[in-house]
Amino acid sequence: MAKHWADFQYEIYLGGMGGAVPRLPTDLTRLEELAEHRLGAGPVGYVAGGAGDGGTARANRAALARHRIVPRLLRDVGERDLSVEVLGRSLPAPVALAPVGVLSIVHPEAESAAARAAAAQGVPYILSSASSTPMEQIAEVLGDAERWFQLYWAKDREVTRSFLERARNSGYSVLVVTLDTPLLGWRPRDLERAYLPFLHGVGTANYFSDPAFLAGLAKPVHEDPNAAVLHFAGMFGDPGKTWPDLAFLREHWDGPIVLKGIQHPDDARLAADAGMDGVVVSNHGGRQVAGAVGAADVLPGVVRAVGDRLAVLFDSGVRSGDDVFKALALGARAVLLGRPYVYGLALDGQAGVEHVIRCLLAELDLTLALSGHRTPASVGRDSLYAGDGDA
Ligand SMILES: Cc1cc2nc3c(=O)[nH]c(=O)nc-3n(C[C@H](O)[C@H](O)[C@H](O)COP(=O)(O)O)c2cc1C
Ligand SMILES: CC(C)CC(=O)C(=O)O
Repeated sequence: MAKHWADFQYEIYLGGMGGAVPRLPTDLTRLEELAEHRLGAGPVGYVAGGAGDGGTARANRAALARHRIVPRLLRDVGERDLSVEVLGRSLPAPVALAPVGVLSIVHPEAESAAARAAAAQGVPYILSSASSTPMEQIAEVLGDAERWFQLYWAKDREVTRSFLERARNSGYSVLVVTLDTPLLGWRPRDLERAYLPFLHGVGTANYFSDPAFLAGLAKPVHEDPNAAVLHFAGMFGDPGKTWPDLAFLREHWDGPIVLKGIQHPDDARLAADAGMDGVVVSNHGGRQVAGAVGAADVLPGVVRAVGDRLAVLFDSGVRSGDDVFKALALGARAVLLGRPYVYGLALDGQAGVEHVIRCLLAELDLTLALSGHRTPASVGRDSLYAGDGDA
């Protein structure tokens, strides 16, 4: 019998009868406000902020909110199974933790605490290239759990080659290549405070421990840290890359490769033609292009274009179990959870991240059951209101 994530609600109620109330909210949209009181203005602005006036991040929420679920009844939902097959692996639920760099700005245990939480709950953890902790250390923390690595595709080919080799040697199996950040987006909240984590030495751990990166510096990092940070800022992304360059990654990575940041069906087709295994439909949580379309609005087009060739994952704006349900209904195989787990980490370390994962999956389990579904696979476009008065 598969685990019923919904049972978490009775743990909370029974804990309440014993006098223990949940330490964090169970409505994950409330976490940001709490984190705001806990974190300094710089870190909270960096995490919560978006490109331009924040309109793309709002469009992400609106694109999901516009869809409404149409529940079905009397369909025997007593035994449910949230597990899904993604990229040749079986996941206990259609959710993974999105790659988020620089986590030491919100909690001293940073990626280690987030990785421990993901491993404890069995959901994949995607380690960012821009983590505060080197990838080898997080690989040890993850142990037998799924190890996925997110690559910022550096300008310097040797650094990319070295990152891939280190990731492979430390047991990462899935490579997630983020394509929407060859340059940092225009982020007024950070610009107004002149706040950028890298300038505080955060997010460079993988680079400052990399022989190929260090070979490009005129002086060792400790002798001229500012020059090292500037070198990092100038090379972590590469706006000069084009589709044929993907052949280099395919050649140097044996396992599945997933391209993150895809928003156009033609780009999804190019990904499939280049021998990729999956895409993440994402606009980086509205942090890159101001004025962009809500990510959920472009999901169905990408699924139509490549759903039969690639695993289509989704992120940007997911805050609840019903948001996950809607992404599944629009054709995603699984979703990545972003900011909510960062706020959970900020507020209560590993326990906070576990709380966020368990709330999200309990709510998803209940949304499935109460809408008449036993598995993610049974959810489809007909689970959403079509807008014509007929469900
Ligand atoms: C503080 C922060 C740092 C991030 N760092 C990375 C990163 O290093 N690599 C990456 O691919 N995406 C990064 N992202 C984007 C997330 O992977 C994900 O696409 C985004 O958070 C989804 O939007 P949401 O948080 O609104 O749901 C970051 C997002 C945030 C909020
Ligand atoms: C630019 C990165 C290194 C971090 C990131 O992806 C982000 O802040 O959105």
